[in-house]
Amino acid sequence: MSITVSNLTKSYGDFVALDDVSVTIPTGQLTALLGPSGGGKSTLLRVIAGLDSADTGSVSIEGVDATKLPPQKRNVGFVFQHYAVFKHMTVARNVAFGLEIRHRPRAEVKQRVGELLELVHLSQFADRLPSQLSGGQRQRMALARALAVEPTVLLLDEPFGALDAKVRKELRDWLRRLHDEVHVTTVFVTHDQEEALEVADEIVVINSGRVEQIGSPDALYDAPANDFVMSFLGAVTRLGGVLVRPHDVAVSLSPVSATDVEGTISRTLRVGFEVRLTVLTDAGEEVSVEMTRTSARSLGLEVGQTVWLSIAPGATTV
Ligand SMILES: Nc1ncnc2c1ncn2[C@@H]1O[C@H](COP(=O)(O)OP(=O)(O)OP(=O)(O)O)[C@@H](O)[C@H]1O
Repeated sequence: MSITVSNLTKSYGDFVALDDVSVTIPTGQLTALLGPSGGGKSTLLRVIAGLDSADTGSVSIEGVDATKLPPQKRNVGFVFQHYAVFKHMTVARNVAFGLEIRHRPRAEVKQRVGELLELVHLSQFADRLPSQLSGGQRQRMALARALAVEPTVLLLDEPFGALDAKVRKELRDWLRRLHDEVHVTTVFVTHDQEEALEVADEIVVINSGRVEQIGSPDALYDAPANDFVMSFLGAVTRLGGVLVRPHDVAVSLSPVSATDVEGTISRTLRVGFEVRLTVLTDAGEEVSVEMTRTSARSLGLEVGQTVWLSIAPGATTV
């Protein structure tokens, strides 16, 4: 096991940022730390990196107790959202930096930088200055720089956070492919559940300084441990007091079973291929329903209509 964090606690004054956190991060995998803002993700990453120390608990990296080691002795590479680049140095020199301060032979540095720039698809920009790159290209340069010294662990704190949606998506796909090529144990912080579900092998859900659940994207989505995890990983609504995903609510024009809940459509909204309904039940619940446009059309659903709702068989509920 690559990174083992045991019983970490960290407070800032009265505020508890990490509350007895224990996590094992497997070697060679891409792990997401996912959770709402202020939940403690960055604090955990900084403690793993050695940039911050915990009040109690321990961190071990590849079997070595790293709790008291300074960052430079942990063999970790990191990339943050607002990455500090050397503005006056070319892309190639930025990537070479870590190798040069370690006094590696010049020929080796040249070869390694060439390989890394190829890996991040920036070979043709080797001689540019960072200011002449796009935001996405700059983050790829940052990743190449972090990978240059062959870290055991790569730590990324919202590496794509400041970029626009389209570039984020491209970099996400790219990070996944890069990881499939180099297999370095990678931990990245995100508050974007789609990013975590799409990219990660394993997700650690963190909220209010505690680990809510650890598992694969499928496990978390299909078997959330609690309300928080279920709501954080996608849209939810309540039907008969049960938490369910809006696309798992079935709509009929007449009651199918005795447990069906009667209600009136109070709102319909079309978003692309999808139709979102709000149904006000006789019990006073406002239920959100999502269905394809085709299904909505075949039922002829309109505002004011009476419908019967049920939870689709096999649906995830909490
Ligand atoms: N140096 C500090 N002094 C006081 N409080 C801090 C300090 N650093 C972090 N905190 C607090 O600890 C909590 C956890 O912060 P952290 O940055 O780990 O959260 P996060 O989950 O990464 O959130 P975000 O996604 O917004 O970065 C926050 O409430 C924050 O205000």
